[in-house]
Amino acid sequence: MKSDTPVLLRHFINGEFVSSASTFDNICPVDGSLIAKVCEADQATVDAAVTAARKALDGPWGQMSVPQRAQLLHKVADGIQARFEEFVAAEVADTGRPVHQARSLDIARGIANFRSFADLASTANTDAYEMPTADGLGALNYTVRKPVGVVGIISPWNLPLLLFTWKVAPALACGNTVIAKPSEESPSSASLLAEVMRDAGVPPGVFNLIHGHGVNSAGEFLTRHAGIDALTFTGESRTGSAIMKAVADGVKEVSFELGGKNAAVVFEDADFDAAVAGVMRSSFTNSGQVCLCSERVYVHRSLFDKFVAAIKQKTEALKIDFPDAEGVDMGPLISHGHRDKVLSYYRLALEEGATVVSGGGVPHFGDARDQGAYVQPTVWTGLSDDARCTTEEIFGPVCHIAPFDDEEEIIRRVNDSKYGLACALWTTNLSRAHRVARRIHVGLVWVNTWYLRDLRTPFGGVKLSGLGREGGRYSLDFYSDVANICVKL
Ligand SMILES: NC(=O)c1ccc[n+]([C@@H]2O[C@H](COP(=O)([O-])OP(=O)(O)OC[C@H]3O[C@@H](n4cnc5c(N)ncnc54)[C@H](O)[C@@H]3O)[C@@H](O)[C@H]2O)c1
Ligand SMILES: N/C(=C\C=C\C=O)C(=O)O
Repeated sequence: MKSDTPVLLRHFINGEFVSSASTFDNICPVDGSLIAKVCEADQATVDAAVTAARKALDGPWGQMSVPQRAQLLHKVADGIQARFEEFVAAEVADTGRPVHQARSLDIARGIANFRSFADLASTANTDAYEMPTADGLGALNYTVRKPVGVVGIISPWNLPLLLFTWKVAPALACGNTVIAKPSEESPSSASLLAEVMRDAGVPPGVFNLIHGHGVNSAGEFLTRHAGIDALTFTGESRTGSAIMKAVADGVKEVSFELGGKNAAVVFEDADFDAAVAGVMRSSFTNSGQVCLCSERVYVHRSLFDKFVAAIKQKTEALKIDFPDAEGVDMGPLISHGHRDKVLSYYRLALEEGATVVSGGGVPHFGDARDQGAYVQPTVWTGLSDDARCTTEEIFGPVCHIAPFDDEEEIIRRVNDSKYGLACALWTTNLSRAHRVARRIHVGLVWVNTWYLRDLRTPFGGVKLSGLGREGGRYSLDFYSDVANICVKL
């Protein structure tokens, strides 16, 4: 989308928008146009943000009661609601996603995240234990939750506002102050959120926003900063590993939501049409740029040919279009750089012996979209379980479909991965569903659905997919320190 005079996206530190000397371009992945210039935080900028966050802990924020904080978070949610279409426009400009997705998922969840953690903080209980003592008078133990302190937040570009607020909301609900860095690929909605925070009356220094890249930029300056007390990160597994090293000397607590190579399993007794529709969603939603997407699809041999034919037909019917086009199913990838990565796997798949059932290249539109970062949704068969395309996270609109014969075999094959984030099982035999679900080594299993979310549940992965859990009281456990107080009666 053309922008005559690109805006300048600035940092938000101590309640003020501040610039920095260097900037980088924010490019629209629909047509390659310049959306904005974005300030790049240097070490001094990050220092200033950490100082402001530390100071705010000792100010009115630190004295605020839980109900007062919760009320403020609801005001932030109200503020996002009041500027809903601006947030939609910001998210769509940065990512090229369908407008209907930005409305129904991204911005809606930004509001829900603030509301759910405001309510959770207000209603969460703590523990108490009465204990007998030798003198017969007993003692009372009770736990209290205290803020961790200054929390560093680093988020990815694939669901920008959703994943940014999924960390900011509980961190603030627990009484912390934050320095939050969105991805360099998707800075716009976070910048709008800073305005909403200011207008809602969040005290200066409580929420600080810094823009920039990772290595040798804002991200790394933040993770290495002695002044943060904890670091929460969502992004690639290898980045998580680098961040773990960066915080190790300070023994800082980390929460990691990382990569995945998730499986969908269609058993012979599945509702066929539901499974086809579900696998289409879990393969191509958000152009496959969701950590929960199914890049590995396993179908019982008895259904395999029919299932592949059905997926082929539906994939070729997907409407790949501008974000605001009527009935659009899929937009571009986030950037030309990411498109190059996905296309390198499209080429690799051929070298590894894939049969291309559908897609495998770049669509030609004959309009501005040819300057965007579009790729064809792609379906493969014929690859081995140990091919790079069936073991490495591609993070694009692609899935590989393989046949299987029995339950024991498929449990072994699904678990044979260095990742362990999510899995979707399609079967009408619910005994089988419960039996298999608990044997899949992941953090999240969906049965006869995909990406259905209750925000009270634990969210996270095992192995290279992450450390810790977010959601409900699991977030409270990360964003607060629990102390036990024992009183002799
Ligand atoms: N498990 C989950 O909940 C979840 C959710 C969304 C995305 N993801 C994963 O995120 C990845 C896609 O997102 P991405 O490309 O933005 O990931 P990424 O790791 O490249 O970047 C994520 C964020 O980390 C920053 N960063 C990069 N290197 C850094 C470093 N050395 N130190 C500090 N900060 C650094 C980036 O600037 C960005 O803000 C995929 O692997 C996807 O699976 C996981
Ligand atoms: N954390 C969540 C989604 C993660 C999506 C990954 O791309 C959520 O829905 O809360």
